[in-house]
Amino acid sequence: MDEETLAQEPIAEPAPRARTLGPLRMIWREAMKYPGRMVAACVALLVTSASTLAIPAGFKLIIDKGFAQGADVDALGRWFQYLLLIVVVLAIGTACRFYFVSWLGERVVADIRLRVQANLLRLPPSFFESNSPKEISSRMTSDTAVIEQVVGTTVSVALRNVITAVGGLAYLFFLAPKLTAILMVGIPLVVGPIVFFGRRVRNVSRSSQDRVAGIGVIVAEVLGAMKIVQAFGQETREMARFGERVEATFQTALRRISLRAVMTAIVIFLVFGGITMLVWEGALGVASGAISGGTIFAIVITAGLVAGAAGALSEVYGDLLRGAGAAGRLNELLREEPDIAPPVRPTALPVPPRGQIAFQNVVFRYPSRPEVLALNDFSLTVEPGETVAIVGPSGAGKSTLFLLAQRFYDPHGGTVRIDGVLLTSADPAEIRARSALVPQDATLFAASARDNLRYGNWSASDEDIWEAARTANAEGFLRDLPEGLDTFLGEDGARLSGGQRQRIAIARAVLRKAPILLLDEATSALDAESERLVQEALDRLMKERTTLVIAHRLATIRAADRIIVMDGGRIVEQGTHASLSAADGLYARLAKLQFEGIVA
Ligand SMILES: Nc1ncnc2c1ncn2[C@@H]1O[C@H](COP(=O)(O)OP(=O)(O)OP(=O)(O)O)[C@@H](O)[C@H]1O
Repeated sequence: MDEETLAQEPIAEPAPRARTLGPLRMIWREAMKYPGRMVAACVALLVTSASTLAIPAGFKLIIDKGFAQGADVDALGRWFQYLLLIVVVLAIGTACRFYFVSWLGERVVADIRLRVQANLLRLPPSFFESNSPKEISSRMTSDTAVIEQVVGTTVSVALRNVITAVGGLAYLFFLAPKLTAILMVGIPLVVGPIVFFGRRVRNVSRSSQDRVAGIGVIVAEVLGAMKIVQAFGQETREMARFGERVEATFQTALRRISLRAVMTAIVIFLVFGGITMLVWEGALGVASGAISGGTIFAIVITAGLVAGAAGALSEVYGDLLRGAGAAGRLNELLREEPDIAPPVRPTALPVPPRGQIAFQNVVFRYPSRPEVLALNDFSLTVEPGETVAIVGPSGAGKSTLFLLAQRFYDPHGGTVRIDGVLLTSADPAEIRARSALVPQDATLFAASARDNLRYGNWSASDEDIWEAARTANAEGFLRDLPEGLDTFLGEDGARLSGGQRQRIAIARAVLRKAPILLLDEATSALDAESERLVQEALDRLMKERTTLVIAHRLATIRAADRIIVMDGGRIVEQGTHASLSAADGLYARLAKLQFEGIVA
């Protein structure tokens, strides 16, 4: 056993340990889906362990029979061939074991990732309110990496070392029962301190890593705020603050170095001291003729193997618990059931669609904020082809209407119907196919312009896409993209302006060909030209569709058939721009604030 291996760094982001190994059952079930590979891995494991143990036996033969004057040269050749054969079997077996065990590890992780993602895609938005996407994505990467480690390494290490330890001890007893009895006491004395120091060193290395990360944080902060630091003349103070961190990191590193220095001495002393004692004891046996030289050699090698196995096994349990922790967290994601599920026998929505949407006495509270009535006895029927503009102060419940119309939540009281069908008795996928959403901020995926546009309708041809782009006033800038529809959009792919992104969202909605349009107008100000292009596109889009629009633009409000004014989850006023402005109520106040200067 070498101290380098003992002081290995831990996995980057260790998952919390579980208290029991129970959650590992899930990994077992996953791995058992590949029985052929499991058998192959186990056979390879047995073969390699057995051939490892056969090596000392081979040496024993060679030393006893071969390293003597006048040895039988033919027999010597056979023994060496036997030893070489073992080495070949060990080499091939090890390669097979590595291949099959790693294959299982990677496959199990791939399957778990696929299943988790498939389940996440079924879950409603409420789930992601209480479970941050960042946290979930770390489970998908670091937790699965831990599982990969468990299946691909830990379990194999465990089984291999159990076989080696048990087989090795049996062989030792067979060779020299008395000496083995002494070894049984001696091995823990050697392995125990090594394992203990190994853990200490590892803990210190971890805190040393943390400190290095701390240095990175300060550097990033100071470099990012360089102008402020210099403008306020804080260079000396920043240098002092940085200096403290660097020195603290050095001190931690020093502790690690000292511990490792001590540990190296202990390891060398214990391992070689142990071997020396063993050989000494053996030499006495050889002198008295009780034992052969080859036997001593075999005992030393086997004892080394057993000690190594014991050391490795002492590490395994912690790793398994960590794996169980990771499996438990992933299992939670796998078992999570959506609150909104399709009914067993969903009612089909009428075909062809009419596009009517009706809220009746709807009462709704968000599960995470049960004290607030987001919708309070809300009733509204939007007739096919009608455009209803919704206005109201922030928090009035406007966006909530959209979420309920798409059945992302079910109301606590009252009903929501599309074309007369209760949403709770219909399939959410069918409900969502009836509406096209234009959100405030167009989400662009890291994909081509083409795929971004046809996100809601993958069968759309390029012709359909260009037609939608024309309707959305997006043709011009799309044609100007360096590689046309193949241009990669997304984070930094092509820098699109706010207005262009909105027009992409509109084109996407056009391609969706849905009878109901849910439009959340962007509040961010666009320049006049952009505003005109977006407005034109929206006007075309709203035509012939039932439209529910959270309105921020006066033009949209004027074009609406009806305006409803919401406050505190209910409708407080209804009418047209003219009638509501004259009424001098909430609408008139909002209009004055929001559209001041434009209204006139
Ligand atoms: N995901 C959520 N979890 C808990 N409470 C929420 C959630 N979303 C909205 N709410 C609350 O529900 C009420 C209605 O919110 P909603 O988003 O529908 O208002 P809004 O009129 O669309 O506001 P804004 O114009 O600011 O978007 C508010 O009190 C809000 O704080």
